[in-house]
Amino acid sequence: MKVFSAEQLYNADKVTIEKQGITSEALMERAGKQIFQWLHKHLNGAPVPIRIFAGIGNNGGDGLVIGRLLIEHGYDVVVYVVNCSDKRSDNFLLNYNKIKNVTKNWPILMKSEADFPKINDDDFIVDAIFGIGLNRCPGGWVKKLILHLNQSKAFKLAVDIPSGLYPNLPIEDKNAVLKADHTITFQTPKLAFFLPETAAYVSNFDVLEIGLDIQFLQSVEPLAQLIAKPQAQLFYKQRNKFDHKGTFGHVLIVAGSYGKLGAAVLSTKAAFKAGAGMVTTFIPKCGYNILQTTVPEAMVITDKEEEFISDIAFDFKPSAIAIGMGIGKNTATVEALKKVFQNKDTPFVIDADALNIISENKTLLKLLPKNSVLTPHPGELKRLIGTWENDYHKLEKAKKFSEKYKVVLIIKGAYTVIVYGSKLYINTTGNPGMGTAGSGDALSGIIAGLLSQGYDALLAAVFGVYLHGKAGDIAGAHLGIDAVMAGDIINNVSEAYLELFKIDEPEKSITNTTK
Ligand SMILES: NC(=O)C1=CN([C@@H]2O[C@H](COP(=O)(O)OP(=O)(O)OC[C@H]3O[C@@H](n4cnc5c(N)ncnc54)[C@H](O)[C@@H]3O)[C@@H](O)[C@H]2O)[C@H](O)CC1
Ligand SMILES: [K+]
Repeated sequence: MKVFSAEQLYNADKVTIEKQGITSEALMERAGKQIFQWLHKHLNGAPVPIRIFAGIGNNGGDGLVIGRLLIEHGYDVVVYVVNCSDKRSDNFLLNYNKIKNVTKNWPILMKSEADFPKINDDDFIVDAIFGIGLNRCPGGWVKKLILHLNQSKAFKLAVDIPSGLYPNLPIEDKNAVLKADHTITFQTPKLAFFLPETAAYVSNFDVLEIGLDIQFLQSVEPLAQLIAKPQAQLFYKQRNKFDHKGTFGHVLIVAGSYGKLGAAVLSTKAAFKAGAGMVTTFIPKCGYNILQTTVPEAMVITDKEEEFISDIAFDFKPSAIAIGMGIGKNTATVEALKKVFQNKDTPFVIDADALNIISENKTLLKLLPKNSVLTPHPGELKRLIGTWENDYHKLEKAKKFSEKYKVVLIIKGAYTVIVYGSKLYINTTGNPGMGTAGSGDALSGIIAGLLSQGYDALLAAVFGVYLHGKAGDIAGAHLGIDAVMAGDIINNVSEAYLELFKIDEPEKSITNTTK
């Protein structure tokens, strides 16, 4: 599934109307009807008081369609028109007239705070005040109305997008955004649904296809591509009967320092679980017994130093190198890093302290092998690309960084974003249980394991993040997300692979909450 901007959706709207020979009113009817059907399925005729707040644009028009259909089906509905301006859209007006045919209770016109109704906890609110046409931050009594609705415990369903939220721009005033319990969005989720500062207003969401022209949508460059099971299935490289361990490559993991050998153990195991043919782990001397006993499948090379890495010497050609997990920032380690980057032809995963070393020695940026995969957590990212004003600014800075240094940048988060030049890929697997020590070491190992099997840098990053998140979801489902440890994620990579080709259950809403 792709994520489009408001502008692209308006264009799709136009093309659809032309190509399908329908009116924009018919398209609105289609959209409103779909939401009605969703509501009817969930409410099943329940006598719950439904209050629809409709703005004066087409989002309000959708609200009026929903109101009309609910009234026709016997629901207890009150429609309020949030009359913030007299510039009503044509389709709003058409549906404003139509609703009068099905009820004697005409929509209530709201013009100030004095018109606010009392909201009871068991009311059901439909938010159709503003959609993707929001062009300024809601102020005055409309902002107060949003606050009034937010203060109530009534269930709030947002039509297309919570009112006050821009689909692909930052929030200006947090108090002027409706906090929806559920959002039903048309055709494609909006970028705001996935970014930490804005996703909280969206809670759970469903996407309803309203039949916008597919050819047009395929012809434009989306803001982002969502990565879910259908995409991941396409990434998977089938193994052949005559493949052998040499086919799946030989990973070099460079990790660990005194007290942080666990990072090396976890990355090594994860590289194997992702399918690497062989793994050699380069560690300081003190970790030798630890590695050989915890991961007997791995080969081990030790540094001449006891407690840290000073010179990464190896006598084979790795098919991928993952470096940085728990290595610390010793000056000798900085020099070792510079030297290892001379292996320009080898795909790299660069993580943790290797990223911190680069941030503190920016000259190292020039030495980064092209197409390296960088896996910073938010703190490491800030040190690497500098601070940002909001999530959108962060994405722009990340794109510039990726373009300049020709690397794949993984921005870890609830929805991990993979940045490759100007392209964004948003992962949909994973859960808050994965915020646990060693989870990042597991990810680096998985990506290195994929690189070693011949997945290119972007594919290894995107597929690796998907598998890591899926393994975390499976672990969470078995153990409870609070109890998930990095080892559990690694142990479930196999199940994540198996799940790729299991028949799907019916689609569930995407959720931004963990309840
Ligand atoms: N292609 C589709 O996806 C379809 C979308 N539909 C629905 O249409 C809305 C977008 O409608 P639009 O009329 O363009 O904009 P809005 O309804 O979001 O409201 C804009 C309206 O309000 C004014 N306005 C904007 N910001 C403010 C503000 N802060 N304060 C006061 N007034 C404001 C603005 O000037 C406009 O007059 C989309 O979200 C869907 O719900 C179709 O129904 C189906 C096809
Ligand atoms: K809305």
